[in-house]
Amino acid sequence: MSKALFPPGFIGSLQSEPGFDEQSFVAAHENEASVSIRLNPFKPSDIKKGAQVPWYKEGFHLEKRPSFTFDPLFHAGAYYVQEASSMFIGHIFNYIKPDGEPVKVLDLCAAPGGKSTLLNSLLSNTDLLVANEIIKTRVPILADNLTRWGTANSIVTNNDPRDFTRLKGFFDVILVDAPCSGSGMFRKDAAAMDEWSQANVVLCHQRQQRILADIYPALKEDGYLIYSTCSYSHQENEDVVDWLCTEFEMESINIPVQPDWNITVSRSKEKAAYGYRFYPGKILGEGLFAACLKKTKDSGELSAHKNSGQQKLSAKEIELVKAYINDADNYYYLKVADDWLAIDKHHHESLNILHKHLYIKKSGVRIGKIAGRDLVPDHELALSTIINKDAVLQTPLNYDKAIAYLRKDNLVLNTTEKGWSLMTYEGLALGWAKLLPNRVNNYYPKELRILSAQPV
Ligand SMILES: C[S@@+](CC[C@H](N)C(=O)[O-])C[C@H]1O[C@@H](n2cnc3c(N)ncnc32)[C@H](O)[C@@H]1O
Repeated sequence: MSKALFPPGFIGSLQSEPGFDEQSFVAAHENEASVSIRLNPFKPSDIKKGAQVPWYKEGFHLEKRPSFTFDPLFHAGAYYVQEASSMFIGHIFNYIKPDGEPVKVLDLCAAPGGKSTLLNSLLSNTDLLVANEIIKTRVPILADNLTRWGTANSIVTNNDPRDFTRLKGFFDVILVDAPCSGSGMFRKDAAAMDEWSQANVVLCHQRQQRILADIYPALKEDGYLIYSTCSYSHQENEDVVDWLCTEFEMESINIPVQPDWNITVSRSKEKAAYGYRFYPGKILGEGLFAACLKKTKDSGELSAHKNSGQQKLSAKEIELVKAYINDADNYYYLKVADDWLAIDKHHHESLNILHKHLYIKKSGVRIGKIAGRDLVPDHELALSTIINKDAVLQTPLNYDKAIAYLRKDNLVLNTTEKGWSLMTYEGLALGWAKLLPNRVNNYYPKELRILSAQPV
């Protein structure tokens, strides 16, 4: 892309930004965005990977963009396609996460779920991730990506940041990956260029302040706020961090970075708060700004909550459901409408509290419905890391059969088994099918099926 193709005033606006180098930046925009993936630590596989992302050990660059749609391992949740700069949020989290103590983490602006699956990878079962998305139509993709990731310690909500204000001091870590003017995504999304203007930068700055002011009370004293944008404009970055340090009880955290990573470390004008800038041309990845702050004063306590009481659940049904779960006693089971869900038992109380204030769209893993004496298993159970694989049939598929399954085509399988079976590819589950005496019913969810033609 030549300099002239950037939005009017854009390159000029960057001249005074810390670490900006016009020549390497413009040259980098003549190439396509780099491609990288981040592996799911809970679903090991034999994926071919390229060079490691310097700041995140599970991140790998790929030489060219394969067709992810036609890779069954992608649908199985073995990896997430994420540009490399974003993985720096994982580096920050690794640095601030207290050793051993369970943490509650909120990803406030979460869809489609890149940073939620990143944070989830760094959590253990006793830690909780709440992934929130304000826009209703963007919630399903967030939920689907967390379903693919497979863990039973996350909750998806669909709320405005102001709805979290009442959850005083609830979270140990909050990530605000804020909506922004999007200049860091110009290589990935040409439409972002048409929308860029200095006036929009100002509007974004104001919206970012609103979001942060709304969410601030929900952070615990000594808790951490990670703030990020994919904009290069200081108004959306260092100025926002300065405002946070001025208006709120927050102090900047210096995150260690290696000089050869080529990340630009910036300091804000008023408070010299640390910021981390990623410029294509200097690093292999897209544009990103990130900062980390610690809250130094309490905002008051969450008012005491009466426990909403245990649901009356049939012991017989619980036993049936538990048979499908590994280490079944580690989970709390609940029934929502006719669906059975399992969430790590440490999060039972949190779930009750969140339920009072937020619209919960997904909690833990949906196991399925009970029909008579059988379980009709849910797709979430198939993709989960908590399923007891010994309790179910498994049908390994070769590549062509796996693609046919993911297309929701009729499958012809050479098997005499009968009943619900996991369809697997290279050891990882893709979903369910029901094996009948003379046919196979393909239960891959219709809304997830592959619709496009296979590239030749
Ligand atoms: C940069 S994107 C998030 C990307 C995501 N964190 C990831 O890594 O996949 C910003 C998100 O903020 C949401 N958003 C837009 N306006 C918002 C608002 N006023 N408050 C909170 N979130 C908002 C958008 O819908 C979008 O999903």
